Amino acid sequence: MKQIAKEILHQVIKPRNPDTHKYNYGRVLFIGGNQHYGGAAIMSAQAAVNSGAGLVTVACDPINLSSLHSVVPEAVFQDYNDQKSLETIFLKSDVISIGSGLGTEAKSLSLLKMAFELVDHSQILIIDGSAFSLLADNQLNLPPASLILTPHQGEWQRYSGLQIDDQSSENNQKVLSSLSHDPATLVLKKHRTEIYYGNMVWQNTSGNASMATAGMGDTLAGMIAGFVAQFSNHVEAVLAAVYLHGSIGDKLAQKQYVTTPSEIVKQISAEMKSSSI
Ligand SMILES: NC(=O)C1=CN([C@@H]2O[C@H](COP(=O)(O)OP(=O)(O)OC[C@H]3O[C@@H](n4cnc5c(N)ncnc54)[C@H](O)[C@@H]3O)[C@@H](O)[C@H]2O)[C@@H](O)CC1
Ligand SMILES: Nc1ncnc2c1ncn2[C@@H]1O[C@H](COP(=O)(O)OP(=O)(O)O)[C@@H](O)[C@H]1O
Ligand SMILES: [Mg+2]
Repeated sequence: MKQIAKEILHQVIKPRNPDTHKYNYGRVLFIGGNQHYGGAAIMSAQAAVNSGAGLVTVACDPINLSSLHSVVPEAVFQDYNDQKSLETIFLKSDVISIGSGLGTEAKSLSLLKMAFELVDHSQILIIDGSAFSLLADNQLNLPPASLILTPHQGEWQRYSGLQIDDQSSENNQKVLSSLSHDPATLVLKKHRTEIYYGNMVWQNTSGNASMATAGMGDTLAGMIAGFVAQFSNHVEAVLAAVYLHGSIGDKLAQKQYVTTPSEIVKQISAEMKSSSI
């Protein structure tokens, strides 16, 4: 298992070409944020915007509209009940992240099915949060796309059938390779998060217990979305996002006991700047 170190940030985050515009940095769509979990979609969107995604749209329950815009006015709102408009935005997106705050009701399942039907090879699909409960309870095959799965150990247990004590590298690799035709990236979140792709396994070296705060994973999903939307090697982009998320938490934890997602998000751009030099 390889250790992820700081160098990954310099490897991935490069100065921007001056002659570019927002559509060079990716269109990201989040599908999630039901009536209870609007905060999850908002935290993801905030993280993606601050990680540099060119255009971020959030498809969520309309109850979240004003809070979304008050926290992250850069994000475009889409009512997830308006299927026609959602499909149009979906087809234009480079990266779709589904599951953070999606919930497990009938609507959540129909959105997951829609995403699996519409997504194609040219798109990156991030699967997070509630999507794993839906996958565990319903017979759905993962679709042909560049897939990035971001479960915590409890969600992976539910979906993979592997008890946490049995989540060894070998077992995780075996299950992951059986889930999809093309190799998927697995970000198995825990104290020392592991990333799997094909026969490669990396272990994160950043992050700490001050980050054990609700919304921290929704924030990571947003950072991953922002990174894969703009940096071309998507596996390296995932490694960089995971490392940066933890290292910002480590810096903050030098001076505080608890780290919140909002504080992580505020530091992303400055940390990216110093890594790009
Ligand atoms: N403000 C919000 O809107 C928030 C919404 N959230 C959303 O809430 C939904 C449910 O997420 P939950 O994470 O509560 O999922 P679950 O309730 O499905 O999973 C939590 C269970 O997994 C177990 N577990 C085992 N290993 C774990 C690990 N390493 N990290 C965390 N739990 C572990 C826990 O003990 C617990 O029993 C998701 O869609 C998520 O995105 C959460 O992110 C919290 C914040
Ligand atoms: N003790 C810890 N050490 C390092 N990282 C942690 C710790 N606790 C939580 N994290 C990180 O916080 C995130 C939690 O993700 P998740 O459980 O999905 O949160 P949520 O669903 O509430 O947003 C993961 O990236 C995880 O690695
Ligand atoms: Mg989560």
